[in-house]
Amino acid sequence: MNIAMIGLGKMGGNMARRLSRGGATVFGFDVSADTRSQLAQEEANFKAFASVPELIAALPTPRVVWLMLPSGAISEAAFAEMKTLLAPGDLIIDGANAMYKDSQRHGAELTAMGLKFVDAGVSGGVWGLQNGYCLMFGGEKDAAAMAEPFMKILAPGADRGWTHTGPAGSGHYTKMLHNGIEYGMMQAFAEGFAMLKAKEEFNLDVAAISETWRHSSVVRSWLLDLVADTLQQDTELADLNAFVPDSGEGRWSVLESVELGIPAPVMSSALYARFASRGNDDYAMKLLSMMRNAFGGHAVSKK
Ligand SMILES: O=C(CO)[C@H](O)[C@H](O)COP(=O)(O)O
Repeated sequence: MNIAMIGLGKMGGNMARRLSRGGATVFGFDVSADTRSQLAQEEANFKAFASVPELIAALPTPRVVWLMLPSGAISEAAFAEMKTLLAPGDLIIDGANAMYKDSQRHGAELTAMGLKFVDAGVSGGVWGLQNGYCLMFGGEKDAAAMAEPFMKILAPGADRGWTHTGPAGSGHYTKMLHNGIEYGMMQAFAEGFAMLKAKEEFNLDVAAISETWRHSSVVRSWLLDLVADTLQQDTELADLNAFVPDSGEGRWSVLESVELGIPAPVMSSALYARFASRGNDDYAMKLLSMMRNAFGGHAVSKK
């Protein structure tokens, strides 16, 4: 079983490790020569290549190529290169957190060329190597069947933690909403623990509470496990800035809710909380403060 892994970062690198430990021969490329050679030293079934054309020339046909790159321009460039290097019957799996409409487009373009395409949503983060990855993938039946043996190695078990969701685009659509749900759950934990911590009257031990909730509580979950681990180390979080980036899937979930006309107040307020964390509501809040002052003479806090 042979597979190419293009992009050996936090996700792609560990997926290459899990695939090679699971019996696949992994042909790997990353822009970082150090990353490539480290993997080649660590993994017996991993072959490193200094360029994508060299890798594709060495990969037995029909080829299976997994792209694990940032979505957007970098992934688009990789698709363009693959179109020049691959032959009919070869399969591209895109594991990026890509916009599902881009994946529908890729599916149509590649199918027209006789290539196969699978869009794979991958969850599991840095723990995936150890615990397996949760996989939701779209694509035509023959493409999905070609991808399946590799999904079974990557998943937590051959019979669980993966599903073929439907046609091209449906894997990334499913992953988008998985991450939209993730935003809401994270925001709820963050708000709840902020209020527990703020109640000076009770001087609550948030680390102990998070640990307690892990056992049989209705809100027990992996995210809560991560909260408990964090608070065990440090309840104050004084070294951190209250600044939370986002990579796209939360925004796309909210845009989709507008397109569908399905209210998604939890996902949207979780997304807006991240925007606010970057100071993006500062101007609005200053203007609001001035209006309050103008109509009621209320005090304005000045720098
Ligand atoms: O896919 C993931 C987990 O399932 C990513 O870790 C997650 O998408 C990070 O997204 P964001 O930067 O928007 O918080």
